[in-house]
Parts: sequence; structure tokens; C-alpha cells
Amino acid sequence: MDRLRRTMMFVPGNNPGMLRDAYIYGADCLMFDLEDSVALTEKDAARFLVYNAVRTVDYGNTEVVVRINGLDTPFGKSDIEAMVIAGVDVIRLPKTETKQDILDVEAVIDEVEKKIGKELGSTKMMAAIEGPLGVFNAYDIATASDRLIGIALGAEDFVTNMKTKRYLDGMELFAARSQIVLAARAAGIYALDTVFSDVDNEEGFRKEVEFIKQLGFDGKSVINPRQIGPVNEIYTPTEKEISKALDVKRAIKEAEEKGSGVISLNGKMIDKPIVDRADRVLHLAMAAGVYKEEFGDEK
Ligand SMILES: CC(=O)SCCNC(=O)CCNC(=O)[C@H](O)C(C)(C)COP(=O)(O)OP(=O)(O)OC[C@H]1O[C@@H](n2cnc3c(N)ncnc32)[C@H](O)[C@@H]1OP(=O)(O)O
Ligand SMILES: O=C([O-])CC(=O)C(=O)O
Ligand SMILES: [Mg+2]
Repeated sequence: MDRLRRTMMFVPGNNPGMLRDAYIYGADCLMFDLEDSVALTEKDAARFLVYNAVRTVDYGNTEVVVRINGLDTPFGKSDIEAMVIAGVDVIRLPKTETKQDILDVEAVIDEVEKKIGKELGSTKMMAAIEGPLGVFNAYDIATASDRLIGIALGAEDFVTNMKTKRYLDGMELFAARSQIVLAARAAGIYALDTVFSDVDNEEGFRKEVEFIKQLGFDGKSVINPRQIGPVNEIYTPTEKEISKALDVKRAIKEAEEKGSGVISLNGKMIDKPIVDRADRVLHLAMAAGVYKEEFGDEK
């Protein structure tokens, strides 16, 4: 079963208390940051702190991601080396513009894995797209490496590069979000949405989460523990959705027993794509622990 990546919480890499306690809030993934939340004077200290946290704190089933500095900075190579040795699950590359950016980071990861005798390919990658060139290259980026588990939007940098700002309706991000979700789905990897920086605006946040779910994203980066509950809730199938999915499964089973692939349920047609969606609801519900398998054939 694929893992849930509904919530990925950024944690500034130079804050030891947050690095130690972040897992208690229930995010699916933690994203320790060495990039833009860390001042230039703190880069080496943050790398050291994150390295020690990853090696010593038991994060249980929470996926550990580290956002490195790009290879075009003086910190990128050391960040990658330290994080592969520390044993992080995923390295997140910020500001990805081209396929070559992925290949360059992958070459360094390959080198370190070989040097320390770690299974080649075991350190996964995630790429954040934060500018118009990256958006144009989204599919090339998404298919650049087998290590890639997902691509994400970085909206604060994106709107800055586009010479605009963020609006509550999100129209300035619509083209980028669409391109990223299409590229991720075409490549068969996760589509991950960006942060919502106004932590106190819960209503606006919820609307944005509903919207990105509608577009097809698998989850969202968050910056504060208060944002985890709403995303996990919106992305977890409700009892009503689970019960509807089970009705669909029962109806199609009945149809198949009669040699048909289509049947009517409460006036609505049920056939393969609708059954596949019901399977996905049950799969997500199982992964979230709110449903236990009944049909046995969910993906
Ligand atoms: C555009 C970009 O690049 S975004 C990615 C980079 N940015 C980040 O990583 C920022 C992450 N977030 C934060 O640093 C903070 O949440 C802020 C600055 C936004 C707000 O800080 P605060 O106002 O102190 O948050 P708040 O009062 O809600 O904190 C409540 C508790 O949650 C903890 N907390 C807050 N944010 C986080 C976090 N991201 N990770 C772990 N713990 C956190 C606080 O330490 C505090 O703990 P305590 O009760 O034990 O003292
Ligand atoms: O990747 C993110 O969501 C955060 C970020 O760097 C940005 O918005 O520029
Ligand atoms: Mg950014």
C-alpha cells in the first residue's frame, strides 16, 4: 500500500526544540529545512543539528524529508553528503528548474551511497518547482530519476518570480498547480501542494485544501502544527464516503455475477472508473486507519 503524504510539516533546521518534538503533532512527513528558513550565518550549524536529530531521534513511521540548499550555493553538496550519511528518507531539492538539476543532485547521492555502502537508490528525492521554467519543465523533472517520489509547488517563490503575490482565490497559482498535478500523475508520482503562510486564517486555509484536493493533489506542505489537523481531516474519507464506496463495490459485484460490467445504483451509473475511485477511497481510508478491509481486492 502507498504511504500517506497528506501533511508534510516544514521545521526550521536551526531550531533544536522543534526538531526534537515535531513528530508529536501527527504530520505524515516532517520536512527539516536547511534552505530559506535558515539564515546564511546558521547554515553549517543547522546541517549539524539536523544530522544529529535524524541520527538520534526516533521518528517512528513519520517520513523524514530534508530540504537542502541547491547545488548552485556553497552549501548544497555538504547538505546532501551529510543527509545521506544521516539516513534521511527523502532529499527535497528546492527551486528545481530542469531535469539536469535532478541528475546533478542524484549524482552526489549516488556517490555517497556507494562510498558508505548504502543500498544504491535507497535515498529518495522530491523536487519543488518554484518558478516558471520549472513549471514548463514539470514532466521532464518528474521523470528524471527513479528516486523521485513526488513533485511539489513552492508558491511563495513562484509568485515572487512571476512578479505578483498570493491571493486568497489562488488564481495566480492555477496554471502552475495544473501543470504540476498533470506532470506528477503522468509520471506516476505524488503531487504535493505548497504552504499557506497565513497561519491564523483557518477558513482560508481550509478552502485552499479543499481546492487542491479537488485538483488531484495528494497533500500539502504545512508550516505550523495547527495546520495538520484540517489537512488530515479533509484528506481522510468520511464515514459517508466509505459507505458509498462499499455500496459501489457491492453493486458491481452483483453486476459481475450476472455477467455485466455496468449497473445502476440510486439512479447513477456504476462502471469501471467509478469502481476504481471507490477502491481509492477505501485504500485511503485503510491507510488512514478509519476502515478495515472487507473486499480484499482494494489496491
Ligand atoms: C516559503 C518557505 O520556504 S516555507 C518553509 C520554511 N518555513 C518554515 O519552516 C517555518 C516553520 N514554521 C515556524 O517556524 C512557525 O510555525 C512560525 C514562525 C510560522 C509561527 O511560530 P509561532 O507563532 O511560535 O507558532 P505557534 O505559537 O503556533 O507554535 C505553537 C507550538 O508549535 C511549535 N511549532 C510551531 N511551528 C512548528 C514547526 N514548523 N515545527 C515544529 N514545531 C512547531 C512551537 O515551537 C510551539 O511549541 P511549544 O508550544 O512547545 O512552545
Ligand atoms: O515549497 C514550499 O511550499 C515553500 C516554499 O519554499 C515556497 O513557497 O517558496
Ligand atoms: Mg521557496
